[in-house]
Amino acid sequence: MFIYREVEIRKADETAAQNGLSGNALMETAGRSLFLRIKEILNKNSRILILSGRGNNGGDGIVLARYLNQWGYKVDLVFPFGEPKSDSASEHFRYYKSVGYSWSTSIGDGPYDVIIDALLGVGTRLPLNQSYQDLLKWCNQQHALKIAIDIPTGVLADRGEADIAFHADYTFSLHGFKPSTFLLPSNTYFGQAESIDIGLPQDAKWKIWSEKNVKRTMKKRGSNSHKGTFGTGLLVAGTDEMPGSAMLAGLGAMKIGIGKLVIATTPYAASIIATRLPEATYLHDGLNKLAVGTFPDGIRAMAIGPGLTDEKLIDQVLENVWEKEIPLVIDAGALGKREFAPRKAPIIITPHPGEFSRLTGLSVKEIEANRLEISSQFALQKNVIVVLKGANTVIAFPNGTGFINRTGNAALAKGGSGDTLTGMILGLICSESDITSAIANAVYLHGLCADELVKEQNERSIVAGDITNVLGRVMNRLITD
Ligand SMILES: NC(=O)C1=CN([C@@H]2O[C@H](COP(=O)(O)OP(=O)(O)OC[C@H]3O[C@@H](n4cnc5c(N)ncnc54)[C@H](OP(=O)(O)O)[C@@H]3O)[C@@H](O)[C@H]2O)[C@@H](O)CC1
Ligand SMILES: Nc1ncnc2c1ncn2[C@@H]1O[C@H](COP(=O)(O)OP(=O)(O)O)[C@@H](O)[C@H]1O
Ligand SMILES: [K+]
Repeated sequence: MFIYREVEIRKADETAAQNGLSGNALMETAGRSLFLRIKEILNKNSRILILSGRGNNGGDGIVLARYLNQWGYKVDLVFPFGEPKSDSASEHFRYYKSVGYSWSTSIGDGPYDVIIDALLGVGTRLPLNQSYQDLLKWCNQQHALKIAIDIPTGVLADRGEADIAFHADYTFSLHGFKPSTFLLPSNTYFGQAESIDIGLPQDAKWKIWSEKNVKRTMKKRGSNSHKGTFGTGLLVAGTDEMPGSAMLAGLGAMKIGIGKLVIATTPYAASIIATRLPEATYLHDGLNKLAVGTFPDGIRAMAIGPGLTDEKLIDQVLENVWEKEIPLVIDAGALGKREFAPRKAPIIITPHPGEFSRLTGLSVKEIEANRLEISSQFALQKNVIVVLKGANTVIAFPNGTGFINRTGNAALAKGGSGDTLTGMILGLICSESDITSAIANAVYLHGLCADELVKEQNERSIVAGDITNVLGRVMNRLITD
């Protein structure tokens, strides 16, 4: 499942045209594919209103209207802002009329059971003028099933800003998702978002990390494997005041399959954690020791930050480990503003939007409206892997590619769930060979555990410690060969 920005969609259209697939043919395919999907949720007796704009989004509405007419549905095709003006839409409109189907420039007497928004698509520019806003307000007041083509009118394709917008129950996006499907506040207008294949080759820098990807990249362990096979991780976390952060991260790392785990923490925190996590070993006064240059042998990957507050010591530790050729996960207390000097091994940062706001100097609102692009730019500029947390967590790589994760729910909106994720990422980058899929799988599984938990208990009652309780069950379903 791919995600396309406006320029990439225009490029796909251009490439299609160069390969003999005209805009007209593409619109035919789009309209037909939409019809085949939409008829699954329509009732034959429903009164359907299709609102078509003057561009190609409106053209998709025209082709859809033709198929619905042909199959005997009761459909009103309306052009509230005038007849089509794009070439392909105009051509399809001429053909539509030549078949003898009806159309209008004003909405008939309702009530309609279904309203299909084919007003504006990726060509949208905001703000909308008053007549668009009035029409969308009217649509949103109707007790009808609301379906948007490509994107709901009133949102942009690439960014999260929204005007008064069509409040869709379903949005069927052509060729692939548009970024605004995953951004705020636009995200709230899409309803159930689905991608509709229109027969073009898929080629985008961004995609959704799916169950299929997890199954392909996570395999059963070899029968001859031993603890050394899955590596030793160093977790620098936890203080006397926040021992739980180290415990939760430690559970994340161990329950996802790390070979061995060393937790650098305070003696008091260690004494508490050891009762629940006797499998780990401990570096007492770990932060102080690492700051003066002590470093345990045989470490394959390191994570630092959960429950830490002493910025001076953290900076010293980071300076000491910067030259070590092991992947480094930087989270929470270790996520102060820093320069990220070039480093041979990967750096993974795991900010929530508040932390990312401090790192970038941008407001949380700006970040949420453009979380793909901003994390991608940051990854590129600083040569780090960004895991920008929150609903629709973004994983951005320095080469400009990235994933969106769709698992997880509001049960995770609780202290400690980020610590668990940091541990899970440490666990997988230590025990799996491909760091790209290791990070994406950790994020996917973290969210999936929350999705599993809400099947049994209310999201309010779920705590971070519950996540790793179901991790084994969830992985059993996904890792089959
Ligand atoms: N490969 C694919 O995925 C395929 C995609 N396809 C479809 O094409 C769609 C993109 O079509 P598109 O480029 O014609 O743009 P679209 O969104 O219809 O709008 C442009 C029109 O809207 C107008 N307009 C803009 N903002 C406005 C405002 N605020 N207020 C008022 N007017 C405003 C603008 O007017 P202008 O500013 O130019 O005067 C222009 O006339 C895409 O979303 C998908 O549905 C398929 O057909 C086949 C393959
Ligand atoms: N509404 C939500 N939907 C999906 N995931 C969520 C939601 N809220 C929080 N999460 C996830 O929970 C975790 C919270 O991390 P963070 O904010 O760092 O919390 P903590 O304070 O526990 O460290 C992240 O992985 C985030 O993606
Ligand atoms: K639309």
